[in-house]
Amino acid sequence: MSDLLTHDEYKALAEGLTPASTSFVDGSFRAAQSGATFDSINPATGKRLAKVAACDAADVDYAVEKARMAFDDGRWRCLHPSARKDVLIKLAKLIKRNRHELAVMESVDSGKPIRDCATIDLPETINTIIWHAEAVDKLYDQTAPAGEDAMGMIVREPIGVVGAVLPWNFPLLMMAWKIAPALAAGCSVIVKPAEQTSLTALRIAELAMEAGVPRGVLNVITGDGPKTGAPLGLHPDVDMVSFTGSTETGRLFLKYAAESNLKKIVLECGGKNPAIVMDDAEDLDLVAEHVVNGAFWNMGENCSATSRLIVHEAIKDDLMRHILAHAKEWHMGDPLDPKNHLGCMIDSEHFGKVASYLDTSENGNNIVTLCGGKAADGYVEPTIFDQVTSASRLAKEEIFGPVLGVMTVTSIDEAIALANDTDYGLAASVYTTNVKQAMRAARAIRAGTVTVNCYGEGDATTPFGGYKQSGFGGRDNGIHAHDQYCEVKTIWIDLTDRAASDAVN
Ligand SMILES: NC(=O)C1=CN([C@@H]2O[C@H](COP(=O)(O)OP(=O)(O)OC[C@H]3O[C@@H](n4cnc5c(N)ncnc54)[C@H](O)[C@@H]3O)[C@@H](O)[C@H]2O)C=CC1
Ligand code: BAL
Repeated sequence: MSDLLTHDEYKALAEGLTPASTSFVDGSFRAAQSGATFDSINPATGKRLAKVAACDAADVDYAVEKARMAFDDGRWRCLHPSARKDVLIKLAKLIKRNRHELAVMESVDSGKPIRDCATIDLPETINTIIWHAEAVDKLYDQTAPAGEDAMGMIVREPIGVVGAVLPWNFPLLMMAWKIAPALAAGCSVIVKPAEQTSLTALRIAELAMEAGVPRGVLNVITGDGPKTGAPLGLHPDVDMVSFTGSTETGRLFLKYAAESNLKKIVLECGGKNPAIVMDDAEDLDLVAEHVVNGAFWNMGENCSATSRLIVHEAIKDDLMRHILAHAKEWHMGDPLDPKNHLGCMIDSEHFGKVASYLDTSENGNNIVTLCGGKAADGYVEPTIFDQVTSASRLAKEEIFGPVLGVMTVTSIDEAIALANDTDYGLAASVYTTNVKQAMRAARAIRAGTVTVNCYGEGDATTPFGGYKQSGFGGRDNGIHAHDQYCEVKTIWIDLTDRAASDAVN
């Protein structure tokens, strides 16, 4: 049964929103110490949703102090894992109970279509929290191979105070990807949402308190990158930062760690993801549907968006006919109207960046626009360019908009070489009915996720992250994510029977 409400119901919910707008630290909402604020804008209407606290280094210091206190006194990390599980399951239930409000808040804050917020972002956020909660009381540590006279234990311990620096494209879901494993492991967390999308993070922190997460364990500090994100990255008492965003900013976090306390850094950065369709692929209509979804879902504001179609020349015309038919089904407009598949770009700066890729004079001489190609008032038409060459910026740069570039090949080796001809390595898909060819491609493509005859990122059970400049230091999701919020400790115990060995001597 669909969980969608009507357009009018969503509009009424949006009118009634009263979002929190200050940081949330140690269980309380707090204005920035400087009193500074910035506007949170609904990108679809240009209207201000809230004046949000612009936190700076003083606010970061306060949040870290409180998070450290909560970690050190053990109010969360020393609970039995099943007790942490119960609280996190309660949080998931509260999110579910408040899902319509959260979906609307997410949509108006980001321009994302409500149909995705309600049917993908919210359910996936809830699933992620439940999955990590359910996992945590089923994990065993290890003992090392040892003789009778010693025991070696290899135990996981929560890493400590974690900074979670979030992007604006999936504000709720990326928050869940970070906080669910970190909280399940027993860490204290300071979330720094993207400045464009602070509102749902603050609501989740409030619901977490209601669920029983002790104060100081989940904190949210709002503000921009340089004033709020940088002091968090540079703070000597933060043990780890888990970041999702641009490769450029990810690089800065490695620098912050080197300049401060060598905190652990996990980065999930950009992508330039290929879909390879070979001449033996079956059901080209279904393949076309996947390619269109992969390219245009979330307006292409997705690190794993399909942005390069690498197609065998023998089936290209047929596939493109199906692709163009599916592309027509993607309606663009008011994000709160559940009929619409595409909302608007996150802000005017990003709109300008994406629109610049539609300028065909910039993209090489032979480029052909197969559909779309126009941008106005914050909205970018779903666009497909043919005859893209590997030297073109369309083939090289992460666009983060609904723009797909098509390249033609005559063999799987050529396709694999093109797929790997990028600084990124996040996701890829391969469509072929030849198992050997599929497996060879899946192994040869240097990407964190390769899907065969399907597309997507997987779910809470499987690790997600990138090779090359798409990632660093770890993975979101799956039990790998839990492990990365833990230190591994070795404990040796001497079991020698001294009395017996003295007697022998
Ligand atoms: N991998 C992904 O999922 C994402 C990739 N991007 C890519 O990045 C491009 C630019 O988008 P932005 O919003 O500017 O991404 P960004 O990487 O600058 O922002 C992500 C987070 O980092 C923080 N941040 C920014 N500058 C910082 C600094 N100097 N120190 C510490 N923290 C800082 C931001 O406040 C935000 O919370 C997009 O066009 C897209 O290509 C953007 C968002 C998500
Ligand atoms: N697709 C989820 C990860 C991201 O785009 O940020």
